[in-house]
Amino acid sequence: MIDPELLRKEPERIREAARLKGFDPETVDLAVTLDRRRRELLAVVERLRAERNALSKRIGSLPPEERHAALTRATVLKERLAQLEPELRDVQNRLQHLLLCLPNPPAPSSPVGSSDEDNVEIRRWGQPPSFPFPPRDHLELGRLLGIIETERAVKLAGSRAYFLKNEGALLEWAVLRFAVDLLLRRGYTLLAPPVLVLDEAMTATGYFPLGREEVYRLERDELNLVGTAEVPLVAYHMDETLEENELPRRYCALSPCFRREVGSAGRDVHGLYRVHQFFKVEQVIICEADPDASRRYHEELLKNAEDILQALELPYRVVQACTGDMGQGQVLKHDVETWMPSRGRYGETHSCSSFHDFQARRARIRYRDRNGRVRYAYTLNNTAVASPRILIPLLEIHQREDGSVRIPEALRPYMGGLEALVPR
Ligand SMILES: Nc1ncnc2c1ncn2[C@@H]1O[C@H](COS(=O)(=O)NC(=O)[C@@H](N)CO)[C@@H](O)[C@H]1O
Repeated sequence: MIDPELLRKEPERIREAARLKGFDPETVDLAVTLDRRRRELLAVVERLRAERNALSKRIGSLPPEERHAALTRATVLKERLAQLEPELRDVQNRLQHLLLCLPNPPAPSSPVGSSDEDNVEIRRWGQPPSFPFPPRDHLELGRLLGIIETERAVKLAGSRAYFLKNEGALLEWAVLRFAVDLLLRRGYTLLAPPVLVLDEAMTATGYFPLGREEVYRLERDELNLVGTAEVPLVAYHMDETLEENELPRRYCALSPCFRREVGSAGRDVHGLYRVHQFFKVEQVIICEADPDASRRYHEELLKNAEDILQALELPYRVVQACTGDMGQGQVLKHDVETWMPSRGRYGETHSCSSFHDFQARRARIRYRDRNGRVRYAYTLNNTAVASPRILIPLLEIHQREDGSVRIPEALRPYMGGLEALVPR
């Protein structure tokens, strides 16, 4: 959530953020109007309450000839408050909902644009392979190797469903465990999180109210399946005040992720690129409210992802997200895109985001700084690895003419020493 003080003092900055991120600037004007109305109403209500309280204290000791007038005034005050207090509550509720919907201003370094076409390439690593034979896509390889099935999955689970089989499942677990082990070596605390969470956790992280459409919600139970472990990892410290010397907190989690993908209906329906249920190793950092420190942690999260891709020997590039592709709360966002031969281009496999205090204000995550001042923390997150999407480059790039797939050195210890997947 943006800082209500910022809306009050510099509404133009929030209007600019709305224009840059493709949000409706009207909502900013409405929030400014509601905030002004709230302050007016609050001033009147507080004055009337003060008078009513003072009067009720005095009324007992008033001489009889003054009592009637006092009682009349008390009745007037009661009626005015009975009229104004519900209006104040209504204005406060409408303002609170609007504040949850306003966009966070992007870092000035963010390229201005409206879609991922306007993202800007920062760096590349590795050389996309040129095959001396007609390369197969991951579904053909999956069928040949007996490790991916979709027909039976769709039969029992509907669109975008899949089975991994035998070494296919083992390869997914190997990649996920490799990522977790790298983060453990780098001092991240591993959590195995709840993925069925309350609305409050979704709101605390910014996935509600605006992202509600993408979420599988169990209405009867008022619980939500998370689309990412970012939600339980950030909400872990919801409503807590940490000490500055406890920061930064570094968390990672391997979790299932569930997404309705209504925004992408009809896109990427072939293959494993966009599915409703997948696994991801997530990394989250909660740090002090310092933009320079936040930028350093952003680079750390990116490096973790790049080190994983380099160990898997997968060529990739890093792009900086443009303002229209960043999302409501992000101040800074980089995507890592890995070469996908069957698509003939790089495909997003990681997304690294800095929020400054946007999430911490919603989640009420604070810390006491060295001067004893209590402030909202900053939060950041990045993908470490997500499967089955990562299996697309992993299978397609390391394939050989006979349909076998070389297993990168880094994964062999997790595959019982297996050096390649071979057609059954
Ligand atoms: N529908 C999907 N199917 C398969 N993989 C997905 C899907 N949605 C996201 N992913 C994978 O998960 C990664 C992170 O998703 S994200 O929405 O971009 N970002 C997050 O979830 C952040 N919490 C950082 O992980 C994506 O880069 C992609 O690799």
